[in-house]
Amino acid sequence: MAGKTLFDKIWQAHEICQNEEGQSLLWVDRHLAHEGSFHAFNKLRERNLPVRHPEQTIGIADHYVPTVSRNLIAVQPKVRNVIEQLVDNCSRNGITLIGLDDPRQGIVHVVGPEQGVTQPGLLMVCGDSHTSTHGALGALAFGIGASEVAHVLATQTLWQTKPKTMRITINGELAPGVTAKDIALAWISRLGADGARGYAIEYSGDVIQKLSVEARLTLCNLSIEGGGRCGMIAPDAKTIDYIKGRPYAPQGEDFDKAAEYWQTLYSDADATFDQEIVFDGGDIAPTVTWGVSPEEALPIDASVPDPAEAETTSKARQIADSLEYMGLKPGQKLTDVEVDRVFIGSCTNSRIEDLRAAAAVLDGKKCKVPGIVSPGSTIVKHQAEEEGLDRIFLDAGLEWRESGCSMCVGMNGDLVASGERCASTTNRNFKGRQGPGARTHLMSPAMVAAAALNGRLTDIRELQE
Ligand SMILES: CC(C)[C@H](C(=O)O)[C@@H](O)C(=O)O
Ligand code: SF4
Repeated sequence: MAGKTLFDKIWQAHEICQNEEGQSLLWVDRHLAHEGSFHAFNKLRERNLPVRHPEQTIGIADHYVPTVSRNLIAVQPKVRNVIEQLVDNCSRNGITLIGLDDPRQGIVHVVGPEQGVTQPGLLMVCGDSHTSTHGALGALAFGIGASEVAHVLATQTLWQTKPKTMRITINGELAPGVTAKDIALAWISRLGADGARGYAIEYSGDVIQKLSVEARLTLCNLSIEGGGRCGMIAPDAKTIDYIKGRPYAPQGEDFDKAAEYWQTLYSDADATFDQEIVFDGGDIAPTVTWGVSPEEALPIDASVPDPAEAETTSKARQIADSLEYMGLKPGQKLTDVEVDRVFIGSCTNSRIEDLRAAAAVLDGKKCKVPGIVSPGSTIVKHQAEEEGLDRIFLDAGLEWRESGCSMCVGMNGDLVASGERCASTTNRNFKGRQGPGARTHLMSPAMVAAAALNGRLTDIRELQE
């Protein structure tokens, strides 16, 4: 019998049956719900259906929460209403809520791993595309749409077509200044934003093994930006250590038993993937986006592309369109691009290691441009404060905010002004993502900090020499 991939092992363990079209009915271990879940709860209410397993859902307020203070009185009624609907839907249905004032509050994809909700071998869903993040701990985790969320709430199961599998192997070693964010932007720019469309991705190789758990979360978070259905990394000793002792983790003997099972979750040596991609980690440079899709990314020492040099006319048109929106000139050096502000936050890069990396660059220095730092969770915020990182950010001239999605998507009103350019640790640089007319450049936390200091996109390696 042929070997199984990590993905196959978890899929098979959750498959209840198949229908005639070949779709599988899957058991959902854990469901995370943010404010956007109101559509699904409304659907249930319309049909008078109860939540089948309320203990397997956790509500977390993140997308709309204010970050200046926790005072809901001060926020727009529309925003307040969406948060209150989450509170109401959770309390009516007996669902645990990690609300605005909860000490565990934070971005759903930061809180899951932090609380030990995310574990190897689990099937996890959330009505949010970046649910791929949780695969970093060896879970099968993917985003679902509103009607699927309603199906999960009503049945704790989900119909899915089995995706094809892709392994992205990164061998060798990363050069100084290169992070998980750069790995992600590099593979997405090489394969394209559609490059992994519909595939379940597994990341492997020496570079991945050496990444910290937090860096793995960053990498898996961005899987969706390359089209991946999910991104996974086989659990190892680092994963098991990370989970041990967290509130939702199994305790005592149960933990040992779980850890024994977790160690069986890897792709067998003779397992085959529908696609294999191999990169050398040493070929990856600190990377920034110049356009309006995460695939429009280049090494920081490169220049803005010239539509005249594009391979096809449609590509030329696409580049010209991106440059126009971004207010950039063909051939302009990326390091000459001036920024108006910075944002450090989002489920991609707002964990403690991210904040430490940014603070290390800013320590004792002053930023040329303003910006916001929004920690990924309230726990990360407190830890950062204990380490004095908040002082470093404040002394450098940045704002130290509460935790939430904040300027990643601006649903709470944290917006980049039209025409302004923002160096951002987030995951999407789509037109208008951080506000109508806003221009976003994606990069790692250290690179954002460097851009803040110089008021322009900056090669982090210059500062590290
Ligand atoms: C609002 C939410 C559904 C959305 C998502 O699905 O990812 C958001 O988190 C995003 O990052 O664009
Ligand atoms: S931080 Fe950004 S990407 Fe992450 S869940 Fe919130 S809006 Fe989506």
